[in-house]
Amino acid sequence: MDFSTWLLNSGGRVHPELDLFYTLPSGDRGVVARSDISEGQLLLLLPINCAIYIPTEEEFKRHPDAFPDAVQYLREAHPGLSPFLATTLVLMSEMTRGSASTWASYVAILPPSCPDCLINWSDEEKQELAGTSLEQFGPDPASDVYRRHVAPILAARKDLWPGLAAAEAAEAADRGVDPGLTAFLRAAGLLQSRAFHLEAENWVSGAKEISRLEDGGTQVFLLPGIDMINHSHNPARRNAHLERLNLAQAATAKLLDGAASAEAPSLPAGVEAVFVMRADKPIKAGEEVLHTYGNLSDAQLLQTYGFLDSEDDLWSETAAAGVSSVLSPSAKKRTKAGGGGDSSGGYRNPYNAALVPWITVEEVCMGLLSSMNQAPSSSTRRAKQEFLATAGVLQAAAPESTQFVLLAQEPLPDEFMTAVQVLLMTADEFQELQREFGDPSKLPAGSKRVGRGPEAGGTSCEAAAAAAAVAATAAEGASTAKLSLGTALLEEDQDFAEMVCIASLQILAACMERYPTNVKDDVRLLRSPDCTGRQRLAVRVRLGEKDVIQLAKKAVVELMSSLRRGWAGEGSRDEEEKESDDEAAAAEEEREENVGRRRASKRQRRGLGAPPSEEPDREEDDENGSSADGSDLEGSSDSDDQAADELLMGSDDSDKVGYGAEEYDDGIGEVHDRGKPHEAPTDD
Ligand SMILES: C[S@@+](CC[C@H](N)C(=O)[O-])C[C@H]1O[C@@H](n2cnc3c(N)ncnc32)[C@H](O)[C@@H]1O
Repeated sequence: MDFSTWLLNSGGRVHPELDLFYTLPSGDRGVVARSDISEGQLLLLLPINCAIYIPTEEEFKRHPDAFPDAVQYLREAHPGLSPFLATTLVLMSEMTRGSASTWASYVAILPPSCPDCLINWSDEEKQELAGTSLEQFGPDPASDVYRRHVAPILAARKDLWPGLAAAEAAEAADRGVDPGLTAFLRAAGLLQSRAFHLEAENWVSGAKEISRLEDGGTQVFLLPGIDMINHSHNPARRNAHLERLNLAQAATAKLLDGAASAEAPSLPAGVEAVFVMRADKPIKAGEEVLHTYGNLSDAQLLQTYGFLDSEDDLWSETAAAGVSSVLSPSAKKRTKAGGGGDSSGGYRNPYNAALVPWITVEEVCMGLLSSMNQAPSSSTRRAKQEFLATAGVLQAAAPESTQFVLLAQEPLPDEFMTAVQVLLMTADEFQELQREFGDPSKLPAGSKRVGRGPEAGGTSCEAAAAAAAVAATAAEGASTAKLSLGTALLEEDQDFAEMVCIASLQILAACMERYPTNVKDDVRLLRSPDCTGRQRLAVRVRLGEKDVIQLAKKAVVELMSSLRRGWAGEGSRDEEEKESDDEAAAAEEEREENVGRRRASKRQRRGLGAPPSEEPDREEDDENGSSADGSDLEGSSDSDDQAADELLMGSDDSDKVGYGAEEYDDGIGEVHDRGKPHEAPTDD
């Protein structure tokens, strides 16, 4: 039975003017309209019984016979499996049942694999990803997962994966290939690149496993037909969205009208929900139906789906949509001149991210303190790490494995700046901070705690405490609270601010060094016609990460400049106040003296000696971008940075490139757990 007939017979519906398997000029398949389709029209309707997924416990209890045997077995015998792995095994089961499978018509239209998914990259190809967040350590994670988790399950119930035994007998012996592994890699790649609402299960790159079946973790759905629709990063090109509706909702939306006709048989008994893809806007004849897989970085797109957004699209379409952020100044010039679709780069994915390991942050800060003869004791180091973990800045389970996530849209995250500040605090200041905050994990989620402000004559830590907000973690109702020091401490203490900025730049420089190529090399490669295929994908990923690091460097320099402007402004404001109000002037003088005394004593505690002479030095610093101790606070003066600027940097109006997340529309979701410290890899 062909796919469309199977879908119809199972209660599904496809718009009659849609070609689900159109061959695009790229050679890939996509869904294309044969004639005009108006806004709001139903494109595809898929009853949930057509989906391949692991039901929740309640769903399973209500309809135990509605699911394949593999589902029942995995739920009962392997509740510790993650939803991703369990669903992969169910897909494998259907793939190995041949024509006996309910999904045989679906299996027949699946591609042989996800061609550029990392699973299919050779070790040599993966070398190109060295230094990136996709770098893989140790044994190949996919075959490792197979060996440890999958092979024993397949061996225990050969009847649930019937084709494998035959394949083993037929070909394995002489070729030395394990058909189970081959089938697993294919199923995992397909699930990864086609499933919906699949949150990060980075076993491919060795990161965390997020949930287990028994915990009722995130459900993973393979939605036949709906999974033929390709992704577009460009909101202007997207024209469809997906919803999951219960039957009452679907009936209210008149989506089930005619479902009992001869062409569209009624839904099978027991079906409680449908997945519905509708047109968001009018779709013209010949136009491709597109939606979004989520707001994903280049690394996430490559890891999960094996592709990156088309460079041509980013050049011509964003320009057409008036979005300039992804175009470099040079690209903009070319676009204005009618250049457009040159594929030499010049893009920025606004969701790109770069990882900064806690270990690097700590090492650099300790190095800086040591160079000032201020190296803290090992007990203070330990205490700071523990404190940051309790305060939600480092991950609780394995603080030392934390990776801070810098985003193109937020290159200096709070957690990172808070960690640097805590590490560079003197022991006294740290103790004061601890006292002020007590045990942050005990604070109720969502609360904000504000301490005494600097105007109350507090010390620098009190100033920090005044500004420190204890922000709830993203998840509503989460019980952990997060410490965020903000910039209050930096605003009050110039020397400390300079230390923090210098350390931050050194950390970012260390992160740049982990890539075997520099920005110039990458730019040169991208401009070369020989850089194609997987190498090009890898170069784009690493250049995208470096771009984020450059943005972070610029943000540090901007922070320092704005702090300096603040300090300079403070002085002139004080002058005016003095003129207009003698009493205020006296008070101000006293405050200045206090601040001066505190700064002097802090300088001594920091081992910095006498303060630098005021204005002349500062002006000089501003001009040449160097800090008082000679460190480079511009952070972007080298030629690599210039090359990156040329190719990568545009004005940062990237908020105009939003992807509008939709429910059931976010593909693999948060691979980087953005905005939060990266969880440690787990081993089972
Ligand atoms: C859910 S499937 C979409 C259907 C797929 N094109 C097919 O022929 O079966 C996702 C895969 O389609 C391809 N794809 C989707 N959107 C793409 C895009 N914007 N550019 C390039 N490839 C894309 C990638 O290979 C991705 O792994």
